[in-house]
Amino acid sequence: MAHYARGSAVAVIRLCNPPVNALSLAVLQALEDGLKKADADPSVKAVMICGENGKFSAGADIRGFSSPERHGGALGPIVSLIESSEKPVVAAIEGVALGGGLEVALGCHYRIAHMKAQMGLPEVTIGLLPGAEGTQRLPRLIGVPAALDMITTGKHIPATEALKLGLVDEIVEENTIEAAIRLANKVIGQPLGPRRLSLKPIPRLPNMEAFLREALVRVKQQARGWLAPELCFQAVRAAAERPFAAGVRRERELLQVLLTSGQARALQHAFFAERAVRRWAAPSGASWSSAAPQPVRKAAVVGLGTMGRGIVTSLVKANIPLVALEQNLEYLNKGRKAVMLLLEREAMKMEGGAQTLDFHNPARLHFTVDFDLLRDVDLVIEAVFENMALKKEIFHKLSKICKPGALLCTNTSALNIDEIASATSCPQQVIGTHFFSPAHVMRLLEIIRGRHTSPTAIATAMQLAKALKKVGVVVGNCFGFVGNRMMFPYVQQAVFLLEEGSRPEAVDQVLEDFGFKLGPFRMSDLAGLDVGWRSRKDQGLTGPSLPSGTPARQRHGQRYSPLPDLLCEQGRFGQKTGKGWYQYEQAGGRTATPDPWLHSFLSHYRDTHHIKTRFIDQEEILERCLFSLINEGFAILAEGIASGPEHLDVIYINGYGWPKHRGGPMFYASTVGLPRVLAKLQKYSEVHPDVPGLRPSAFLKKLVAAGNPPIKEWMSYLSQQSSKL
Ligand SMILES: CCCCCCCCCCCCC/C=C/C(=O)SCCNC(=O)CCNC(=O)[C@H](O)C(C)(C)COP(=O)(O)OP(=O)(O)OC[C@H]1O[C@@H](n2cnc3c(N)ncnc32)[C@H](O)[C@@H]1OP(=O)(O)O
Repeated sequence: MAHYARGSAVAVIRLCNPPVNALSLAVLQALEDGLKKADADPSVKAVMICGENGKFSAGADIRGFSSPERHGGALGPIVSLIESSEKPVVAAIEGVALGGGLEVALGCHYRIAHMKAQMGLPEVTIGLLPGAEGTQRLPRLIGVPAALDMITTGKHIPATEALKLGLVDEIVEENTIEAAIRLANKVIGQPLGPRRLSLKPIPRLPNMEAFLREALVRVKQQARGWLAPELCFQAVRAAAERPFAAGVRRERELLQVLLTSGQARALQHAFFAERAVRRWAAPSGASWSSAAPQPVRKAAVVGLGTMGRGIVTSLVKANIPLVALEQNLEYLNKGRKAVMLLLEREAMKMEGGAQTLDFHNPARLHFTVDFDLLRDVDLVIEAVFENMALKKEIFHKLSKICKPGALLCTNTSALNIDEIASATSCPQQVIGTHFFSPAHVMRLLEIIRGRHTSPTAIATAMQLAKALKKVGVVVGNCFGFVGNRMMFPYVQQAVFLLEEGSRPEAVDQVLEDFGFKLGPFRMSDLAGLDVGWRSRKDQGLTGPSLPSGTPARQRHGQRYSPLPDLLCEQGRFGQKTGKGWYQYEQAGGRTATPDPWLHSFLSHYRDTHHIKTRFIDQEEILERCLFSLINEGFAILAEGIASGPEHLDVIYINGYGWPKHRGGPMFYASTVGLPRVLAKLQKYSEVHPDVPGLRPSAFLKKLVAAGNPPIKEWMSYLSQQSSKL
């Protein structure tokens, strides 16, 4: 847990709790024991604290937060104990020193780090604050602006930056432990007062008050309902304005607020959910632990439209040599120009710039119209537009040209993977990779397994997600997969609410207040209304193939709203045409303004269809949109399209702007309480019997009947999952 050893005059305390030396109750106890032992031993003149296996510590054990024996509070006194030691204590930082780990290091009198080490106070990202006196010590060491930045964003900083900030005293390229012991020996006998951060005054700023005022505005703007950044700010402000002991008291008060807010639990759920989805499993028994990925030494992207360009950029950033293919020279040149622009922008953001990315080297990125150049690639990502016939034609060609074993990925947001695979002679190598736009920015990669996709193909796609620094989530094959399938009823409810009397800006406001980055109408204007229109035409829901005599507001006996189709018929495609659910300053404009034309269009529409308008309150807007999305989530789980609620949560947080501090839709449902979700769905379904999305799913009903079990147990209530995964 924490090994104590004494060599010469320096006692060594080694934190040991694999894999990241998290500070569990046992580790803290052992650390305290080690410190006391060193203090009591007259032959010990200095102490060095390090971590086992090249990692200092990733902080307090997050799993322990939900256990009955909460131990976070024990950390602050131990940090104080380190600082008050009469013998110099040196921290040897390798790997990571995060959260409570860095707070332990801040209690030490000296810090020495390996040049590849990373440091940070990421508590904010799990809904907390550095509650072991870190909000009070860090500003005293590196000043208020730098401390505020680290504490309110939770970012990890490399050792080189830590040295510049004065967070560490020295960085080394070789053996950190030996260097720390040398330093410990050197400082024996030197006065410790100036090294105790609690005694240091806060470095002054010419106008601290104005700085803090502006910083608070920035923090609030970025947080949008997420409580922790603002409370982190308040704790740092206390450091700037109060003596150390009073600041610590304030830090504790603020921590208590966070601990009881519910957001900490949600963010910790999100943290573990993101790690849980890496452990994918298929009903065949294949899983992450048994399937090995194939190496991807060279890849190809087919199609250089918006998605293809982002995917190319992502692959280049991951340092994967690449062939980028278009159907003709005109499209190729257009695509190449756009990709180069994206890459130049990305290079500017990176240390080392264009040299690091090396995208001017044709051996690393080769643009071509020649399919034959795909012969030696290990993986192809097809990213042409959503047209089944075109995709099948390309896959037929790929299966003939590519080498045996090459992984064939299709970037699609809804199309049937099995049908695409049927055009090849190697369906086991075909897999769906649903990137989100912009593909070089968005973290989510939905990985869709077809009926014949091999475990190796899944493992390789998951490995690719990791290489691209994305979160890969394996899902089954159905229309819209997980993300878009849950989105359909949500957007449908939003449009029905307009029919019944609401306005786009009212619906958006409610969902943005909930924490979404964009409400459904602003999002639809950004994505382009024509995308859904094309898909509805393909499905025969609108357009020339619609049988004459079809009722305007009904399809297949269910309620249907033609409103989005009518806007498209008017050329209102959203931002790209300057008009959609809102109006914009120009085509391509980004500032959405409520549009009087749309309001009178809606009135006219309601009159035409004799719809009685009523006032719809915020609660109904929120519940109908969110509960219908969640309801679809339960259906997806019951069908075995996803292997757990955490998969749905990860997809929504990383691909659809769901507010992370609410833990994802399924976690949110668990906090609302499943009986309430069910009762509300039943109520709305009775009023709207022709809307299947509001009819409660059988799985939701089953869980309520079983007594509303905790989210971790939900899947055990599915007796037999169908095997779509
Ligand atoms: C809900 C409220 C309850 C109230 C309880 C009261 C408590 C009071 C709290 C007081 C607060 C005191 C102040 C201190 C707070 C903290 O220190 S909070 C922790 C801060 N640290 C972090 O947030 C770091 C989180 N970890 C990471 O960012 C990464 O894991 C990593 C360290 C950078 C390593 O990344 P990578 O190499 O990609 O590996 P991973 O797969 O992410 O991790 C490997 C496994 O380790 C598990 N893990 C990581 N960190 C922790 C941790 N701090 N505690 C427990 N477990 C951790 C991770 O989950 C992985 O395991 P699996 O999930 O099994 O795969």
